[in-house]
Amino acid sequence: MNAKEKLIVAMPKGRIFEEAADLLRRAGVPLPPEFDDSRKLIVPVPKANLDFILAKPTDVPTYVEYGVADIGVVGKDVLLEENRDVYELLDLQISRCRISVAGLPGWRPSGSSAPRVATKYPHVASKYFREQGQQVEVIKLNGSIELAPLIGLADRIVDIVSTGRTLKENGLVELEEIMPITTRLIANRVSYRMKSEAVDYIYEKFASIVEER
Ligand SMILES: Nc1ncnc2c1ncn2[C@@H]1O[C@H](COP(=O)(O)OP(=O)(O)OP(=O)(O)O)[C@@H](O)[C@H]1O
Ligand SMILES: O=P(O)(O)OC[C@H]1O[C@H](OP(=O)(O)OP(=O)(O)O)[C@H](O)[C@@H]1O
Repeated sequence: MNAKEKLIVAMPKGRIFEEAADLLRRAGVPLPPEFDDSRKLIVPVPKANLDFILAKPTDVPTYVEYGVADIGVVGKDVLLEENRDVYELLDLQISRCRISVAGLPGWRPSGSSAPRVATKYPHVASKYFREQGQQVEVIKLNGSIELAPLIGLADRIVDIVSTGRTLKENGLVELEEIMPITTRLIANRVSYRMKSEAVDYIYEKFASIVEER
């Protein structure tokens, strides 16, 4: 894979990384073998005219909006929550999961006060319950969301469900799916116009691999 202009690509560390690196390799990007285990945060791949920056997943849309990365790879959950001004180019169809409402089985609203909802996704949760016409109090947590109903912090949670194992092992049940989630390719609005040849090139490479799957 090569293109005239150099592109900076923001890649999320963590869960999405391995599947995204696999897609890139199959798209012909000669990623160095140490790419997967390295602690380096900037990895140039001169043969492909690409520089990779390895970021916290929730920061990827920020780097792309500000143009320090031309394109990025990020979960739809993060895009919805962060609401950054970026172009969503392609559904890469990897790291499939869903955002759902969950809680203890048999829980019923008391009627007196707004139910409390714990989540890493306060914007997604607020929008969902607003659209449902339900008044709730949203409490932002940063992890181990399933703890909240077990220790009485919240009545329900809004969180990612993949295999369902975390819910099951904590005696919780999935109540409603809010939306399915996959990983997306995003682009900075200016790069999309000013580096259109390079962005198109990468888009086409990714699209052909995604279609093959
Ligand atoms: N079981 C899952 N749990 C969480 N995220 C998942 C799951 N399956 C796929 N994903 C995708 O992976 C992304 C999260 O990756 P990861 O868990 O590495 O990030 P993170 O939650 O920000 O990590 P951390 O906060 O531990 O640094 C999500 O944005 C989502 O799109
Ligand atoms: O349905 P499952 O396959 O069990 O996956 C879902 C779990 O994975 C994620 O947590 P993560 O491991 O990222 O830990 P966290 O609690 O720190 O967010 C997510 O927040 C759920 O807790």
